[in-house]
Amino acid sequence: MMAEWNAWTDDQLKTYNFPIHPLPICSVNDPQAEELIKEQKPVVIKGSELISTAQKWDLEYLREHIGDGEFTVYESDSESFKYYDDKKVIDGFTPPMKQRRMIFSEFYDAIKNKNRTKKYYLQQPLNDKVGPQIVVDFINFNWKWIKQQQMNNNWGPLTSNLLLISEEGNVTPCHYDEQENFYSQANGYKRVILFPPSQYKYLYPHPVYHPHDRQSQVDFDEPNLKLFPKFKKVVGFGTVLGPGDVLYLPSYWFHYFETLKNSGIATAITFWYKAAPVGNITYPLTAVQLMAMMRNTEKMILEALKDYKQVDIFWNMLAAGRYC
Ligand SMILES: CC[C@@H](CC(=O)C(=O)O)C(=O)O
Ligand SMILES: [Zn+2]
Repeated sequence: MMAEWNAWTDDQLKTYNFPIHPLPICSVNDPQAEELIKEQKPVVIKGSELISTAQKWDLEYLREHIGDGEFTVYESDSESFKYYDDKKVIDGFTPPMKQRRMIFSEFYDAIKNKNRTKKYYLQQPLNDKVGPQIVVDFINFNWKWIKQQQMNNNWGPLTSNLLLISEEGNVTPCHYDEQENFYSQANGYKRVILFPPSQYKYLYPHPVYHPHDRQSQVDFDEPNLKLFPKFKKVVGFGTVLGPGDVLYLPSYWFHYFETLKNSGIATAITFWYKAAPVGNITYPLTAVQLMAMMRNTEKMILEALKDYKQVDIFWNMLAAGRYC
C-alpha cells in the first residue's frame, strides 16, 4: 500500500495474512466515483470538501467548542472495540468493553492521563447539544454534494452523523451495517479493510439474537480455523484514509477499521443514510438480498420460538443431515 508522501509508513499498520487489494480512489469530479456508488461498490473520494470545516476539530478545539453535553465513550482494556447491542441479552455474555457517558473535558483528561491503563474511543451522534461554533462548522459541511449523492441513488433520509474520536492503535473489528455510509476522515489516519457481502460465508457473523449481531465471530489476530475454516478464503479491499478523504461504504459490506499506530488522534464523522428501497426482485438474488433474507429468517424463527436457545436447536434439527 503506497503511503502518501511523508504521511505514514507501512510499519504503522497491523499485519494480516489474507490478501488485501487496493480500494478504488477517485477525485470528486471523476464520473467513475458516481458509477461505483450507483453500483453500491466502495470508493475513496478525494477533494469533496465534505467536512473541510471539521478538519480543525482537534481535542483542544473540541474541548473549547463542543459544549457540555454528555458523550458515549467506550473504555477498553485492549486496542479492540467490538460493538455490542446492550438491548440484546443472552446468558453468559460479558461485554468486551465498558460504555461510559462523559462530558468532553472528562474524555480529554482521560486521553491525556499518562498513567492510564485503559484505551478510549468516543462514539457519539452529533446532536443539538453542541456549542455554536460546532453548529457553524456543521452547517458549512458540503451538504450540496452529499444531498446530490443521496438523491442520485434514491437513498432514504440521513439517520445520523456519528462523531468518532479514536486513539492511535484502536481497532474496530470486522462487522457490517445495514445503512449506506459516507465515512469522512476529518483528521488523523485510519486504515480500513472492506469485504463484499459475497464473503459472508467466510466471516461468520454472530447470530442476529446475539449482542454482537452483525459483528464477525472471527478474531483477525488469532483466527480459529477449526471453527471458521472458510475464513482462510477471505480477500480484503483496503486503504488508509487521511484528512479530507471520504469513503463510500455500501450497506452490508463488511468492514474493519484501525487507527494507525503512532499517529495520534483520528477524528471522523459518518453520514448514515437509510438504504434505497429494494427494487424488483431478479434472480439469482444478490448477496445483499441473501443477507437481508437470512436476517429476516433468523428474526422470524426467534419471534416464533420466543427463546434464543431454541433457535440453535431448531436450526440444527432443520439442517443437520438434510442441508449440511
Ligand atoms: C463505528 C466505528 C468504526 C466506523 C464504522 O464501523 C462505520 O462507520 O460503520 C471506526 O471508524 O472505527
Ligand atoms: Zn460500521
